Amino acid sequence: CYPRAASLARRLPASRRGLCLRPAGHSPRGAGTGGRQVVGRARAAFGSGRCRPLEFRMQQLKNLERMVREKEEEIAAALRADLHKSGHNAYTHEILTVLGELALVMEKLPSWAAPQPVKKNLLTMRDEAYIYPEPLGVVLVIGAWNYPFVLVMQPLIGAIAAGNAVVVKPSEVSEHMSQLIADILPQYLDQELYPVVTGGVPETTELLTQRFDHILYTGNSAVGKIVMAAAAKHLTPVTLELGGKSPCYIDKNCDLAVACRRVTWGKYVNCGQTCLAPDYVLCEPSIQSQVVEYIKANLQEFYGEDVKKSPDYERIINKRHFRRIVSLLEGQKIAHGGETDEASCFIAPTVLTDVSPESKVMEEEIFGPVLPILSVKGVDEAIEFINSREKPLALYVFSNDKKVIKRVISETSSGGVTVNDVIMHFFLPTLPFGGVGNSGMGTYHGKHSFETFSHRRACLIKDLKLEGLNKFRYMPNSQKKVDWTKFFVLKQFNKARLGLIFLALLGVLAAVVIKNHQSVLKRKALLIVLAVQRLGWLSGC
Ligand SMILES: NC(=O)c1ccc[n+]([C@@H]2O[C@H](COP(=O)([O-])OP(=O)(O)OC[C@H]3O[C@@H](n4cnc5c(N)ncnc54)[C@H](O)[C@@H]3O)[C@@H](O)[C@H]2O)c1
Ligand SMILES: CC(C)=CCC/C(C)=C/CC/C(C)=C/C=O
Repeated sequence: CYPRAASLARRLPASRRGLCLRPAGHSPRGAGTGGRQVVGRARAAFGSGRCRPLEFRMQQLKNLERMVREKEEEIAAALRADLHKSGHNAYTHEILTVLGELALVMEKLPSWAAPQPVKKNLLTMRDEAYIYPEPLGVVLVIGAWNYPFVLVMQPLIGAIAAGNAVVVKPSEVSEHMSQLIADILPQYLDQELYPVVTGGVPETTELLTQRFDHILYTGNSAVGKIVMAAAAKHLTPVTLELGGKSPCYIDKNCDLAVACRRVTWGKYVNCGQTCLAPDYVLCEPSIQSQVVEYIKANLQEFYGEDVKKSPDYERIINKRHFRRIVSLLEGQKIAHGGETDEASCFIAPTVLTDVSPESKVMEEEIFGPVLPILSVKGVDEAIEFINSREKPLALYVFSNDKKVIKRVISETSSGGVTVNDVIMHFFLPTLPFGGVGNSGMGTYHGKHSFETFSHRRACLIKDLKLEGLNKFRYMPNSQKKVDWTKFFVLKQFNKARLGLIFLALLGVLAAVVIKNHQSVLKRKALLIVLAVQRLGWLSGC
């Protein structure tokens, strides 16, 4: 939409402009051109076992880090061409997020990937029991256009870390970034394990007919349903990172100046095209005009007198979205902004007041620089309003009153919450990032990504000794055996009992040493100890 992006696109050779369902780095005459071949090749590469060792995963992540650092300028150029993003914004909004995730994952991966011992019970106290995180297989990552680098790279990092092969499908809507990813990823990563597929709906549709072991999709809820239906045919689990209308309640008991500054940032960053942007504000009528005045002042401070000239203000991704957002302004009371320019996909930061809950702008996610303010009588009505709609991806509440905060959190539901700020929960990787209900399912970021792309395999390692202890579970059954089973199954560890067991085990050890491997005696000693314990348990000690 942005003229410079269009001219850049025109300058691309036809082969690079065209959409293609083949892995980047492979000739179309190579092993195949369809989704089946791409996935088949990735599956064969996964089957070779080479992406399982930790050293391999770490090396690929290091290569990815090198790619981000070496291709910083190209990444920024693609973001400028797709979204009119400034170099500074490209760095802080996208490149830094990816570098931060890479640094965290590379530091923590050895501990995440290690087998995790688990608590044992009486039945298994002699055994080894642990959870072994293993890769799922071939994963599909489908990205969205609004943060086109982060939304592909962040899931990719988690999927590589977990040891998977990954088919990467960037959004065709951010065409420059899509092509850049297809060009540079194969220069740094194993080409068979991590193919990039470019293309639009037909290519994604074909890709979705293939069997994957997990799909992480980012985008709108309507397509989320298509992805989930396609995945269901193969019983493929999905993570759906969707959107929705994230509400922002501003309580009158709060520092309005600070609250509005934070809301202004989160609403208009990336020209409102942020999944976590506060979609609308709920507040009491008595503070509405103050909210508007503060937002106006902040906009002037952030973007200057003429926002069109600000290097930090992005543009709407394309004419389709431009027209969609402009249509939401019809019949609304514009308290600020409202200027538009279709040729450059410019929509000024806009504030709407006294918005009706039934209006069009309140029907769908805005995903643009338009902020409706709706009146509520107080926190009760705000909660009621939020609960009358689909569960959002994020929820924001600004208040000095801890009771108000507690009520909003406990009486509503959303993917995530940030209190007295917006968006920032996205940047704490220890928090799982994802939606709930209509805003999605599953989570990622940091260790949560690793877990999403891993199977937590239950491992119990026994030996073939002390078979006599298993008598109670073999047929023929009897009341005595039932009692023993009851004892083994229902018995819970507590500190006192643990002490008793420890003493008993010491006794067994002593018996073993004394009788020097007389296995019959050893078994009897253990049975005596267990019987003593059982007596203790039955008597409640
Ligand atoms: N939860 C999150 O992390 C997150 C992040 C960014 C965006 N979003 C949400 O995404 C939405 C905006 O993204 P979008 O949907 O416009 O992105 P989009 O148009 O880029 O679509 C996303 C992907 O889906 C594919 N796709 C589109 N139609 C398809 C179809 N019919 N069948 C199969 N695949 C298809 C596209 O090729 C693309 O790769 C907003 O709702 C936003 O809130 C969510
Ligand atoms: C914290 C700083 C300096 C910048 C944040 C930029 C930002 C709003 C990123 C959004 C992340 C993201 C992928 C949102 C999804 O749509």
